[in-house]
Amino acid sequence: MNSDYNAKKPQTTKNKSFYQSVRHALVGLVTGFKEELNLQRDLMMAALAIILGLICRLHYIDWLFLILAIFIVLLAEFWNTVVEHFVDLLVEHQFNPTAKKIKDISAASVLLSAVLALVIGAVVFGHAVLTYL
Ligand SMILES: Nc1ncnc2c1ncn2[C@@H]1O[C@H](COP(=O)(O)OP(=O)(O)OP(=O)(O)O)[C@@H](O)[C@H]1O
Repeated sequence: MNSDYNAKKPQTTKNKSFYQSVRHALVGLVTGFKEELNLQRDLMMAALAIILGLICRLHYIDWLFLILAIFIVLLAEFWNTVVEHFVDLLVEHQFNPTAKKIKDISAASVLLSAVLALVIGAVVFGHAVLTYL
């Protein structure tokens, strides 16, 4: 899938079909998980939470909150990656105070999503443990 970035005739026009749009989105998904350590770490944490959820036999409402938290963290991380690449494209790794501000604020959105996931995890698994006792 990565070969898309080195294709002989690179596409710079709009996607012409739904299939093409989905294929490029999947290339982005694979590239993100392949190249971003933070996304790999998030995926591992998500897998851990899902395994723990299966062990605790969570209620379906708890599953909804857990899956929502996982997707919010992944979305924030994907967008943070987009922002980082976009800023690097613009300033070409030269120090720039506005670039710093943009990247730091973007990283703050990931931090906020992680705090939300921690709170949701604590409530969901805390409730499961209390019910078991
Ligand atoms: N061009 C730049 N100008 C000024 N500061 C920068 C620039 N590039 C990066 N920084 C600073 O370095 C930090 C880390 O940079 P960057 O976000 O590219 O790396 P990262 O390790 O991928 O970050 P993260 O851990 O959030 O994924 C930024 O939050 C910002 O404070």
